[in-house]
Amino acid sequence: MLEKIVDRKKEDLKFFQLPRREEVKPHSLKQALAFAANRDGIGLIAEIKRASPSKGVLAEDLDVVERAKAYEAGGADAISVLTDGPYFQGSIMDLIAVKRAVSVPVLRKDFIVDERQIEESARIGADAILLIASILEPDHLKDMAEMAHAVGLETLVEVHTKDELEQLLAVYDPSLIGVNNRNLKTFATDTGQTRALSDSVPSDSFIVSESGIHNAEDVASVAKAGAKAMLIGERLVSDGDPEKTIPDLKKGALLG
Ligand SMILES: O=C(O)c1ccccc1NCC(=O)[C@H](O)[C@H](O)COP(=O)(O)O
Repeated sequence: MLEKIVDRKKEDLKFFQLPRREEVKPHSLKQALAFAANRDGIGLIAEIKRASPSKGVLAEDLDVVERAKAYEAGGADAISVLTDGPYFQGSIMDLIAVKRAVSVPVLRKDFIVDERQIEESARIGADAILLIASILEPDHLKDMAEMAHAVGLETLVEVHTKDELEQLLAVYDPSLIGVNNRNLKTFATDTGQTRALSDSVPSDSFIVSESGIHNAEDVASVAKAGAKAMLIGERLVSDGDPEKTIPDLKKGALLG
C-alpha cells in the first residue's frame, strides 16, 4: 500500500504546478509542543483527515475550518492536515484554509518525495512538514530536511522501526522524531512501538508518538515511554465533541 501511495504521488507530480504564496504568520511546532509538554505533561497535534487507507472514509463532509477551530478551542497545540488526495481525500486547499483560521502551528502531512513539494509547502503556509523514513533514503531525507529548514519549515521525521531509526541517526540527528505506532505495511497499530524505540532516540530529540492513540490509557502509555507529544487522527476526527475530548485525553499524561 505504501508503495502504491508513493507511486501515485510520483505520477501526480508530473502535473505539478506551484501555488501562489500565502501571506501568513509562522508559528513554531517545536516551541508549541515543548511549551505544552512542560505545562500539561504532553503536547497534542490533532489531525484532520477525511479518509485513510486503513479505515476508509472517516468524515467525508468534514468542514475542515470548523474542525480545526474546535481542535484549537479544545487545547490542541498544533494541527496536522492530510493533504494527499487519492488516499486521504485531502488537498492543499484544506491546509490553506486551516492555516488562515487558526493561530497554532500547522503540520503538512503528505508523502513528500520531491523537492518541489517543499517549496509548495512553504507557499501554502505550512509551518512544518512530515518526512517519512520508510519512503526516503537517509541521505535524501537529510537533504530534504535541510532544504525545508532553509525555506523556514520545521520537520517532523517519522520512523516506525529501530532499523529505520538507526540508519537515519547514522547520517542525521532530527530534533523532532515521530514514532509511528502504525505499521504502514499491515496497518496494525501498537502504542508499545513508542516504548520499543524510545531508548534509541537521542536524549536531546523530542519524541512525538503517532497513530493508534484512542484513550487516556494510550496517552499514559506513550507519555510513560518518553513521548513529549502525540499525534491523534481517527479518534478526534470522528469525535462529536473534540473540545471536551481533547482535555480528557491530555489528562492521560498525568495517569500512572
Ligand atoms: O492512516 C492510515 O491508514 C495510513 C496508511 C498508510 C500511510 C499513512 C497512514 N496514516 C497517516 C498517519 O500517519 C496517521 O493519519 C496519523 O499518524 C494518525 O493516526 P490515527 O490517530 O491512528 O488516525
